[in-house]
Amino acid sequence: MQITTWHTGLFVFVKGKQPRRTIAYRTDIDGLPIQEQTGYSFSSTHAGNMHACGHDFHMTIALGVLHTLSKHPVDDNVLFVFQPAEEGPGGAQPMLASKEFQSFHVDMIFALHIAPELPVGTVSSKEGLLFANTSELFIDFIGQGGHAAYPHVTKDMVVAASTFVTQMQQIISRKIDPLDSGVISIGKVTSGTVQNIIAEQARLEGTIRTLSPETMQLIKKELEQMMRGFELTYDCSIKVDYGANYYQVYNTKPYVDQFQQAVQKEGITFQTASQAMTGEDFGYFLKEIPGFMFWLGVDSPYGLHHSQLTPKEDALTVGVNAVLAMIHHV
Ligand SMILES: CC(=O)N[C@@H](CCC[C@H](N)C(=O)O)C(=O)O
Repeated sequence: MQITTWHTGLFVFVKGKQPRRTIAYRTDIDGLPIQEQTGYSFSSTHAGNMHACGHDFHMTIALGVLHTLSKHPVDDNVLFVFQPAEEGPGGAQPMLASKEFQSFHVDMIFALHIAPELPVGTVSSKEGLLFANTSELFIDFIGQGGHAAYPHVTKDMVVAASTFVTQMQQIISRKIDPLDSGVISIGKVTSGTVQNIIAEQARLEGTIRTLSPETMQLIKKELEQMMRGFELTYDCSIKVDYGANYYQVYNTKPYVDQFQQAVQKEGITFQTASQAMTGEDFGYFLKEIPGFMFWLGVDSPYGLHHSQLTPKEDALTVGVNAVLAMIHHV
């Protein structure tokens, strides 16, 4: 076994007995700025930070598979990719481009993500698009503050930004083909100082999701056009920053079919997935290397990015078995 560190990530290479190729299995390892409220005795010891998106689960499964393969290697080489920064700003792209990763000459790659809504014992995937294209979205409005009693001599950025939040949804309803789809969500709004001062600045923080890179470009173009209109209407300056962008997760067909056969032989239920507006920078690996991603049922009453996400631990064994089944079958 060969271990190579890469920034805060790791590559672990298990040499095959008679290698014809190298199969890679990727797990993300980072967490989210959420205060854990699961009540578990093994809750996060880092105040204000927890996994909340299953990356602890993903890692544990990778370690379980690694434990088995270190004792019983298969014919092919298996590379374990422990990848940082999936939640942002994105570790996949720089890790993929690294000389360390390139030196392994990976032929096929796969990964999983927990699915709180699926029962334990079920996995789910589909050929083609599984996860969306994403772009973070940060919009700054700069106007002119002043006394709340004299709005006419100010440039009120609370009014400009809040109108923008509602109006931007018309890009989805009026500019996107109804048979296509997109999401613009604002998760954070910051503005103002006290109740009787007109806010000079406002900041919107959100994300854009689309089913194609082309629709992503269209939404960004329309947003920028709307910003120029708002600059004229509200006599202000508006700046946009798209932060981290993730390429869609697009699964290669033969591998999804092979995975279905492999897991069904193990008594695991396979469900055909629908495409989802979640994002995953694993899409960058799949852009360069054939492979796929799948959902693993963990039956949690609380969803991804929730402080009480509680995946059922029985799903760990299912995850390890599903990954091993694929490695043996492919
Ligand atoms: C599986 C999952 O929840 N992934 C995240 C990826 C974040 C992408 C980026 N930071 C953004 O918000 O656009 C997701 O939110 O889907």
